[in-house]
Amino acid sequence: MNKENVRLGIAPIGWTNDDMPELGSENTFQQTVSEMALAGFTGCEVGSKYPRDPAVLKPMLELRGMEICNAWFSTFFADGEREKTLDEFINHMDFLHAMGARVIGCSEQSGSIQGQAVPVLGNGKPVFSDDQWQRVAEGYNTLGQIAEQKGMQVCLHHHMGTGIQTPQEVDRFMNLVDDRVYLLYDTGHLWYSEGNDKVMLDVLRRYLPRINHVHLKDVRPAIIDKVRSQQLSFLDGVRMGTFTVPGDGAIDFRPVFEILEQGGYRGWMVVEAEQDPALANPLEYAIKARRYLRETAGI
Ligand SMILES: O=C1C[C@@H](O)[C@H](O)[C@@H](O)C1=O
Ligand SMILES: [Co+2]
Repeated sequence: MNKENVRLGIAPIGWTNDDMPELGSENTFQQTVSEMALAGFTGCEVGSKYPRDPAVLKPMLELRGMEICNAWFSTFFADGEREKTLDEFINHMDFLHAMGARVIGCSEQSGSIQGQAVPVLGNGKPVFSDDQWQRVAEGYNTLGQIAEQKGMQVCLHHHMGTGIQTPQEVDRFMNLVDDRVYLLYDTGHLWYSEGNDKVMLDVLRRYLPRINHVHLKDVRPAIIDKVRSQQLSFLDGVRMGTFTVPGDGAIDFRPVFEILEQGGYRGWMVVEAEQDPALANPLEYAIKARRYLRETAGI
């Protein structure tokens, strides 16, 4: 891939998992960002241990040659929490803007089971009604407009256990929203949902011009099989090792990089591989991911 077009980041969730803060509770903010830089990354997303004051956070990142490229934001439009979501979004956007980020990755969390003790591969995930889809689309179109006024872009993170998980749900969402709303493409979540590289690549091809942020997550299918057969939750699976860094699991990332390159993708690619840091040392796995990107994507 062309190094001029792509920046490489990594998510702090490999050091401390904010969905299960006991995983990696021993890893401090400074250790986390130092190790990210040591592994060769120049950007990261935001974790709960990060100072939230840009005047404090910025210099600490600059010392390490790092910057913020995005931070997760939960929306609740289908549930009807429009005003609260918009208010919180503006604070979040202002923080990211002050940090120099230009992308705001959002996830529609109405009814989400991603943090609940519910089988993630069962029937418990939300399925939106027509009215809920309309509320989600209207909400995201509004977020897109607000972000645009600030010179920023909103994207939707499709996610296991949410109302926008499958390729069909991604299609429905993308067809309902206007072109100020983008897609955050996460390899691991699509593979997990569909169980193969093909569908994951089809979604990438279909929405390439509308993808403005990429999460690189690899998967361990043997663990996903256990999650299915033992009816485990999303977080049970994460603890057991559903995800790992690119190059360490089953996904062949070469076509992902080729499609992004041929489509002229410009933006961040963020290694995001939450697993138990006691089993997968975060620095070791960050270095492994960085090496794989150099060898496979030439970046
Ligand atoms: O982007 C993400 C943020 C996490 O909190 C989430 O659970 C993870 O799986 C993900 O893709
Ligand atoms: Co992700």
